[in-house]
Amino acid sequence: MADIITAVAPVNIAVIKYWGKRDEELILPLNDSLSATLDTNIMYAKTSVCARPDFATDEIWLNGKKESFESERLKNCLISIKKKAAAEKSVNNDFLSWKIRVCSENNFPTAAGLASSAAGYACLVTALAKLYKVNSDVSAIARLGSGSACRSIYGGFVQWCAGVDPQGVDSFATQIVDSSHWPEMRVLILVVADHKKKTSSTDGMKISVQTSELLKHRVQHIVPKRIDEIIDAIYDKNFSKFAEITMKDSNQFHAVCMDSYPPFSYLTDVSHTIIQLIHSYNKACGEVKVAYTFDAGPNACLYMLQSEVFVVISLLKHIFPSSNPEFVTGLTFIPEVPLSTEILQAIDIEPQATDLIKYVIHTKIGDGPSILSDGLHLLNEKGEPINIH
Ligand SMILES: Nc1ncnc2c1ncn2[C@@H]1O[C@H](COP(=O)(O)OP(=O)(O)OP(=O)(O)O)[C@@H](O)[C@H]1O
Ligand SMILES: C[C@@](O)(CCOP(=O)(O)OP(=O)(O)O)CC(=O)O
Repeated sequence: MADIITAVAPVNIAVIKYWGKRDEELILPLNDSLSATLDTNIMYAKTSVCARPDFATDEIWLNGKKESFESERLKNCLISIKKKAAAEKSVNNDFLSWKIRVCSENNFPTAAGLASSAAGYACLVTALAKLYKVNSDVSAIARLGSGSACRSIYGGFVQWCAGVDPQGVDSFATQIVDSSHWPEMRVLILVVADHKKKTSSTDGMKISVQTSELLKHRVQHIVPKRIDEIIDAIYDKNFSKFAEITMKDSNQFHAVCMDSYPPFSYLTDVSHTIIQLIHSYNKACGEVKVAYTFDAGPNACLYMLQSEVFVVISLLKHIFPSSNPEFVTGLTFIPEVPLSTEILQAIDIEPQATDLIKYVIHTKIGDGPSILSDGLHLLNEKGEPINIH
């Protein structure tokens, strides 16, 4: 019987975006980035791994479908963990030579700009590290799967330092504060579209590095200052400062996409209406109460404090009517908060067509990956995947 290891890992949403690599193969970024890790009780990747002497090849199943193991990124993660295990002499050479099976699933849409690659590779690397008894930091190995994955190795607010070393020895993630530091912080993910996007992050950032002058300016003159300022805002729990930097950085990242040649855009009309709505709401409140940020897709991620959640949900339901009885997930009780005529007049945005926002995920800041001890594996005792389509 093979030892099966199962890990769960979180999604992270950047407030200072990683966009552009200084080394494509080693996945080394041009600039530092900073993100919040989200609660795995709501959104997670789950991965089971096992190694056996009778497996003929390395195999992987993702979301119930067999995928090829011939991806360089996948192979690099496995090779790097095995190298660490060999260096640390944590397992014997026979075990290192056995082939492995990996079965993984995300409980949210894959490749739709919801950071599935970040959660997925953080999960894979965590499970492999446990399998091969590697105890040292594995964020730099998760980085080899997908850059943003290195930040999902820690909970709370996390910084990925770009580093300067050509081999990337100084390019890994560190925790700024843990998940308990700012307990009032909440996140609403507005799922606008959950289909696979046209330009992947990897391809999009390559075009930006080759052609965007704005990206050069951003990397040299904007991001270093923003990183310092947002870390201060997080330490001080200064929401309006945190929110302003977050929105400006999202806007600049999307401006870089438009400054690339040929240009590409991840935002849709619905995304732009959400941006307008948040600015109008903040203005009507006389204070910055909500921040938006968009990754490489049209879905919005809204940061706000707990006290704001129910009124923002009421506002979203009013402006974006929905026929979905489960429009908001992640909350058991949602009181109807009446929106005052003053607020609605000040916002001055007409209700939109029905179902432009498919659903909303309510979540909060959470911890890093964990190993499951409950035995709910995705591989059976023979190392065969459970639940394949
Ligand atoms: N659970 C997982 N295990 C292993 N690999 C995964 C997992 N989930 C996603 N991936 C890999 O990540 C790819 C999707 O990455 P992509 O960057 O296109 O989308 P995304 O991560 O959802 O969006 P973004 O990074 O722009 O927010 C998948 O095609 C797959 O190769
Ligand atoms: C917009 C982003 O989400 C880009 C994420 O890019 P990826 O980490 O998916 O790219 P690769 O390193 O090529 O795999 C911003 C961010 O998460 O910082």
